[in-house]
Amino acid sequence: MTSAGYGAARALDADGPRDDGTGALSRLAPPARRFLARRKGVLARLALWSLAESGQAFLVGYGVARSVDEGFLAGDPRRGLLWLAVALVAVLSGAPVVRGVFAQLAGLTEPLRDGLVRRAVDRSLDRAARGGPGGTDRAAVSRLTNQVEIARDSFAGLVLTLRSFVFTAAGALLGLLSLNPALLVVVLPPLTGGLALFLCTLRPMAAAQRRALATDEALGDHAARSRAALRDLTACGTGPRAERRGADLVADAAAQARTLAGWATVRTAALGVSGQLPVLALLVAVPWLRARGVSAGALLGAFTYLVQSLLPALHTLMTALGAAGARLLVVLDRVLGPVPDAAPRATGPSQAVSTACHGRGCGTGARASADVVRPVPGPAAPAVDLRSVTLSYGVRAEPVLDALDLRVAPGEHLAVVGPSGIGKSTLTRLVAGTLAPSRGEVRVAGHLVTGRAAAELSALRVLVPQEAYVFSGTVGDNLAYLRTDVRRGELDAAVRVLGLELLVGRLGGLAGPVRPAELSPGERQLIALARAYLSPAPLLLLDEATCHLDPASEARAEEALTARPGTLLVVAHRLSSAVRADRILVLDGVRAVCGTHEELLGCSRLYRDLTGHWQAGPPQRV
Ligand SMILES: Nc1ncnc2c1ncn2[C@@H]1O[C@H](COP(=O)(O)OP(=O)(O)OP(=O)(O)O)[C@@H](O)[C@H]1O
Repeated sequence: MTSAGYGAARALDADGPRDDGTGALSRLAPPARRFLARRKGVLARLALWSLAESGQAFLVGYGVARSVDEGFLAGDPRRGLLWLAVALVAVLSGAPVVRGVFAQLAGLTEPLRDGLVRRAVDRSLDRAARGGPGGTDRAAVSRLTNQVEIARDSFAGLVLTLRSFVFTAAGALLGLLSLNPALLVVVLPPLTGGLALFLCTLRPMAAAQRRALATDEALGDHAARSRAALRDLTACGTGPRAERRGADLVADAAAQARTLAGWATVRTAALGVSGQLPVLALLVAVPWLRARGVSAGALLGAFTYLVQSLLPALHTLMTALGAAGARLLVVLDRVLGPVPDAAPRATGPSQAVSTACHGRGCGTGARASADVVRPVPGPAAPAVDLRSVTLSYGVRAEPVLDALDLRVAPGEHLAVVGPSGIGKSTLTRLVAGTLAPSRGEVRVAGHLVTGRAAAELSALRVLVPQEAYVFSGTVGDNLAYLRTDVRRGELDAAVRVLGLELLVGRLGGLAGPVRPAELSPGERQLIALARAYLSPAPLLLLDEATCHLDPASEARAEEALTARPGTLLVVAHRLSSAVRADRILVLDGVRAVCGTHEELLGCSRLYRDLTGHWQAGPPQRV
C-alpha cells in the first residue's frame, strides 16, 4: 500500500475494530434480530411462498424419475408423458412464486433502507454538533447514497438467495430421499464439503471488502478536503503534493479492487469444484447405486435434482454470500457500528509534559525524543509533536529538514533560530499543517495535522507570518476575525496589553476603518498579533511576525502572547526574542539542537555565532 493510502486506511481503521467479519457479525447480530423480530408477518408470508418453491423443486425430479420408471421403461409412454407434464407444470409455476416472493421482499428491504438513512443522518448531525465545523463527516455522503443502496441491494439479494437455497435444497433433498436414501450418501459429502470450503473464504473476503470501502471513503474525503482548500493549496504551492496524494489514493482503490477480484476468483474456483463434484460422484457411483437397487428413473431424477435445482441454488447462494453478504456486513457495520472518533476540537492549555530535548545540556531532537511515550489526543498530549519529520521541496531535492523529532509541552514558549534559508518557515508551516512532510508525522495537541481541513486546523493553531494580513473593515472586525464571539472588554484588554492604544486611537477606535495600504508593516503586524492573541486556538506560531516592530514593542507583544494561556512557537530574529523563550531550537542544516539559552551557549557553536552576530548590532537579524 502506498504511504498515503496507508495513512488513509489507518485513519479509517481508527473508526473501530473491524479487521475481520467476526467483530462486525457479533455487533450486528442483536439489531438484526430485533429488525427481523418486528417483521414476523412478512417473514411468515415469505416462508409460505418459499414452501411453494420447495414443492416445485421436489416435483421436478420426482416427475422425471416416475416418468422413466413407471412410464417409458415400463412400456407406458402415456403415463411417462403425464409425469413429465407434472414436472413441466412444476417448472412453469416458478414465475408466480417468484412474483409472490418479490412482493413480500419489499416489506423487508424498504424498512432497512429507511432505518439506515435515518441512522446515517443522525450520526452525521451528531458528529457535526460535537465537533463543530471540524466535526463535519464527509464520509456521510458516501454512507447516505452509495453505501445505503449497496446495503439494500445486497440485503435483497441475500434474502432471495438464502431463502431460495434453503427451500429448494429441502425440496430436492427430500426428493432424493424419497427416490432412494443411497443417493444422499453419494451427493451430500461433496455438496457440503464444497459449501464448507467456500465458507472459509468469507472472512478474508469481508476484510478485503472493508478495506475497499475504507479506501473509497478516504478518496472521497481527500477530494472534499482538496476542493475546500484549493486556494490554500495554490497559495502554498502544495497542489502537486495533494495531487500525488490523490493519485496514491486512486492507486490504492485500484489495488483494493484487484484484491477483491482475486478473492472472487478463488470463490469461483471453489464454486466450480463444489458445483461439479456431486454430478461426477453420482456418475462414478452408478454401478454401486444400481447394486443397491436404485432404478434408472431414480438416477435420472437425482441428476435432475442436482442439475435443475440443487446446484443452481448452491451457485447463487455462494455468489450472493461471497459478494453481497460480505458487502452487506461491511456496509452495515460502517453505518450502524461504533461511532468514529470525533474530529479534533481546540484543546486548552494543560499541564506541561516532558519535551523532546528538555533537561540539562543540548540534544538533537532525534536523540532526545527517543524516550517519549506514544501521543494520545487529549489534555496530556504535547502541544507540538514532530516524529522523524523529513521535508524536501522536490523529489530529488536535498531535504530541508531530515528526521527531525521535536516535542513542545503545552504552555511552553519555544524560539526557533537558525541562519537564513535553513528551514524555520518550513518548520512553522509543517506545524501549521499547511505543508505536508515528505516523511514522518506532525501532531498538534495530539492530532495529526497533515491533510486536515482549514476549519479544523484553525481550531488547533494560529500562524502569523512575517507579512501580516489585515483587511478593509473596522479595527474591531480585524481584531475579532478569529473569534467572532469576543466581548468588548476582551478587545479592549488585547489592545492594551499588546500596545495598540495609540494606533487604535488614531484609527478612530474599534469602530474606526482599517485601510491596509495606509498602515505601516509594523502596524499591520500589531493588528495581526492582537488578532492571534484573541484567537481560541491553543497554539500560536509566529514566523518573524514581529520583525517590523521596534525591540520594545516586540518585547511587549511577546510577553503578552507568552502570558496568554497556550503554547507559543516563535521564529526569532533577535537575541532578546530567543532569550525570552523557555527553550530554543537551533536549526543547523539537517541537524537540530535544542536547549536553554545558557545550555546552547555552551554546546552549540552555531548558536554562539548567531548570538555574536545579533550582538554585533543592527540590523540584529539572522
Ligand atoms: N515553496 C518552496 N519551493 C522550493 N523550495 C523552497 C520553498 N520554500 C522554501 N524553499 C527552500 O527551502 C529552504 C528553507 O526555506 P525557509 O523559508 O523555510 O527558510 P527560513 O529559515 O525560514 O529562511 P529565512 O530566515 O530567510 O526566512 C530554502 O532553501 C528555500 O529556498
